[in-house]
Amino acid sequence: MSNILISKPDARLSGEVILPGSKSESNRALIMQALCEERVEIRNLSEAADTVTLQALLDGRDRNQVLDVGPAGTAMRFLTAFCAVTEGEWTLTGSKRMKERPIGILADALRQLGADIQYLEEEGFPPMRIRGKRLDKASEVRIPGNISSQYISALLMIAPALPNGLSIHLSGTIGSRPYIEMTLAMMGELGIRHEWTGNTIHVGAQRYQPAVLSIEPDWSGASYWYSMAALCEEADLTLPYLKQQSLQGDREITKIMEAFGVRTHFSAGGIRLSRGETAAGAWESAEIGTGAGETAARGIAAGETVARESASGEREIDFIHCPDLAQTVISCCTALRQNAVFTGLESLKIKETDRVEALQNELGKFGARLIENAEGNRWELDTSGVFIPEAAPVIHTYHDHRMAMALAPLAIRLGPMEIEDKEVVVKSYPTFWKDLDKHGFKMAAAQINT
Ligand SMILES: O=C(O)C1=C[C@@H](OP(=O)(O)O)[C@@H](O)[C@H](O)C1
Ligand SMILES: C=C(OP(=O)(O)O)C(=O)O
Repeated sequence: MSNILISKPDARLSGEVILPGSKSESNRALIMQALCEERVEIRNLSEAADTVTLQALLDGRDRNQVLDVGPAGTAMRFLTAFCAVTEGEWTLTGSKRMKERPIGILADALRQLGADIQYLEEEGFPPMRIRGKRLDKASEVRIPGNISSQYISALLMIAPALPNGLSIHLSGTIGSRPYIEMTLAMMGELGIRHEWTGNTIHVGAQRYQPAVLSIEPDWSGASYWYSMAALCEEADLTLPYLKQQSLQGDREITKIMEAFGVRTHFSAGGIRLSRGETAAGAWESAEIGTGAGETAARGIAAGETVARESASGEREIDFIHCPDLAQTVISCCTALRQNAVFTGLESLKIKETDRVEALQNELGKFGARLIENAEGNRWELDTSGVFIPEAAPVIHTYHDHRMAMALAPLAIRLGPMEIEDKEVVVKSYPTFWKDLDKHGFKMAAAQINT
């Protein structure tokens, strides 16, 4: 494990950033490609390690019965459903953390359909032994919508392959909804129809049709550049190929960051984001496209507002439908000394690490406090004590790519810092440090090896 010491001598950013393809879209594309009997071509597949792992496991599935997904949550959840309907006997396992990330809800739903799944260590958690078979015991399942949408996406993708199709009844609040919509939209690109009425999604038995799936760049990856722009005096960045009509809910970053002075201009070739003196020019010279306000109004969160100002003037941001933006935005608020209130962070506790606790620890090194209420459903960020540390603090990353990438932009305002385990970013954005280097960050290897 190697650490990296980063700093940013000036508060300006300009140029072009080529983002990796969306990890979420890529992992869906790979599963659907494997489920389609004819050829599905995938363009701009992500180089994210989670995607590389999933692709290697799917390609080698005739030879390897032990499928080790490492830290890839979507790969684990999607493969659980995929293996349950694919002939063979599989052992599905992953990293130490993966063995702590619950899978019981998905496994129970699959068992109701007739799947043969056994836990090899702890009940409800990987590793599992799965004997793939025809699932014809039932064609309906009930599943909570507020734990992880990945369970729902996993079931949806295999639904057309079930002899009687599948009706999924979602109970409780539905979280991460854009990811479910992304799954259905991509299935639609391969000819699969569905009906979503109230809390029930129905997919009839159908065959995936051959087509070309083009993967958009990763909006979660773009969020780090939004944060950097918000922290700079002046920024003018081009991020090619990002689309206004994206399948990714994390495009809500355009709206959240508008409040921090970052403007988004969409054009046919991608987006330009700007702040400071350049912002007005970029905005007014817009030839095609509209401002982020309009984008957000059409947002995937179906009219729900992610960010608003309360009557008392407090900024409130709800991450229920864009949980992967939480670390970026909360860290950015810290460096801007912007107090705020957050909701929708519940699912963060079962991701790569307990992300709420990780933020509390690491933002605490700059004097910020993220305070959870007694009910565990509302968090207040108090930035009144935020300071620039005298010596570069060591930022722990907890095997979580987003801790490294969300904290790195803070070097712009809060001075040099040492980020632990720089390789962690490969999970979704392998070229992250190279891109920072190209954009004026100074980086040195820190001499700590653990
Ligand atoms: O389906 C997906 O691609 C994802 C869904 C989200 O997880 P939850 O549904 O567990 O919130 C998100 O956090 C994750 O990074 C990717
Ligand atoms: C939660 C994430 O990924 P996963 O659940 O696929 O491990 C993420 O990339 O932020």
